[in-house]
This record gives sequence, C-alpha cells and structure tokens, in this order.
Amino acid sequence: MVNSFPYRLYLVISEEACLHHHFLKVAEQAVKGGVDLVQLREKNTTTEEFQQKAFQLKEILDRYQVPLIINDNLEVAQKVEASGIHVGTSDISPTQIRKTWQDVSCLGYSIEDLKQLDSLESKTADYLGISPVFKTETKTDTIIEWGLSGVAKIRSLTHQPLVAIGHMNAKNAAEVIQAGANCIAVVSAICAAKDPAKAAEQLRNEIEK
Ligand SMILES: Cc1ncc(COP(=O)(O)OP(=O)(O)O)c(N)n1
Ligand SMILES: Cc1ncsc1CCOP(=O)(O)O
Ligand SMILES: [Mg+2]
Repeated sequence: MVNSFPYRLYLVISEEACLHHHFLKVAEQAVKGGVDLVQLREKNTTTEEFQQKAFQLKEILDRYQVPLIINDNLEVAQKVEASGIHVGTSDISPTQIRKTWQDVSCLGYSIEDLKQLDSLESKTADYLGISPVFKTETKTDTIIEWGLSGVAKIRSLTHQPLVAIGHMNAKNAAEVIQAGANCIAVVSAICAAKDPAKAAEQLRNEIEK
C-alpha cells in the first residue's frame, strides 16, 4: 500500500518567525537539511500579501518536490495551487473544504479535544495536528497541552497520521515520535535558528533514530 502521508519533518513558517534570515532562505535551507513538508502560516497579512509570499515559496519548494500547505486561507491555497491546507476548529471546516476544493491532496485538522476524534471533520482530514503537544510562546490561544501521554492516548484511538506541534525541538522529538506521532512540526526550532539547515538536520536525525 502507498503511504499517503510519508512526511516526517514539517516546517511551519512565517516571515515574522524568521529571526536571522529571509523566510525564503530559511525554507530552502530547511529543505536541504531534511524538511519534507512546509506550511505557510501568515496570521497578520492581507490576502494579497499572503498570496504573493505563497507564490514565492511554492516556486522554491517545487524545485525540491516538497509540498506546500497553506494555513487557514482556502482562497490562497487554491490560487497558488498548493498541495493542501491546514485548519483548526475555528476555521473553515474540513468537510466544507472538500466540497469547495475537490482535488485537495493534503488536508490537516487540529485536535484540541479528544471528542473531536470521532467526528466527521477529523475523519475527513488527511492528517491530524496534535495541537499543542507542549506550551509554546509561538501560539498562545490554545486550550490544552497534550504532553507525551496525550500523544499516546490519541495514537491509541486513531490510525490517522499524527503531526505533533508545539515547542517541538531536537531534545524532545524522539520521545514524541516514540509516543506515537508520525511527524514533527516546528516553527521556532528552525525559523529562529542561526543555521536552519543544521537545525533541520538535527531534528531529522532525532526523528529517524
Ligand atoms: C501542523 C499544524 N498543526 C496545528 C496547527 C494549528 O492550527 P489552528 O488550530 O488552526 O491554529 P492556527 O495555526 O491557525 O493559529 C497548525 N497551524 N499546523
Ligand atoms: C501553529 C501552532 N499550532 C499549535 S502550536 C503552534 C506553534 C508551534 O510553534 P513552535 O514550534 O515555535 O513552538
Ligand atoms: Mg487555523
């Protein structure tokens, strides 16, 4: 059977989060270091700016055959012909996305409550984001901290691909994979690194341990 979610290291990037280099450089270096999926998450831009950045990022990612996922904005995702979109419980729903965008190939949905796992919305997604695993300064409007036990619990309840996000780094990546996550998603561990390629390589090594 073909693995429909082969990704292990997922970069969630915004221009604002990139402290030492331009975000396009960070993305390219991260891919060279081992990132195999990238989400553009611009929370404070106009749709026009978001779209422009997405086109620029996609041009780079296409060279490496790394899929681009767009955070929240279906219009931008379809316009730039991204591979997919990531949404949470306050966003357009996965079922609505599939109705509007029939050939979306990678649809992500955040899990913030165990009750969501049984829902049609979760089952409609291609992967579930465990959000957040640990408390993080990057996203503070969260309602839970799943921890390792939460990752293991979710793993015991679903066979869907699981992406762990929230304060993920090279020190905790291996144990989160061990607890049942398929893939690790990071913002700061790569975007705030002086050497994004090296940071990605270290994370990837931990994931593949
Ligand atoms: C891989 C991944 N997982 C979870 C999230 C969080 O999505 P959401 O709950 O919609 O919050 P915002 O990112 O929109 O603030 C994510 N973006 N990516
Ligand atoms: C987008 C998102 N969703 C849940 S936590 C988070 C931010 C993760 O950022 P960091 O990797 O810097 O903790
Ligand atoms: Mg969202």
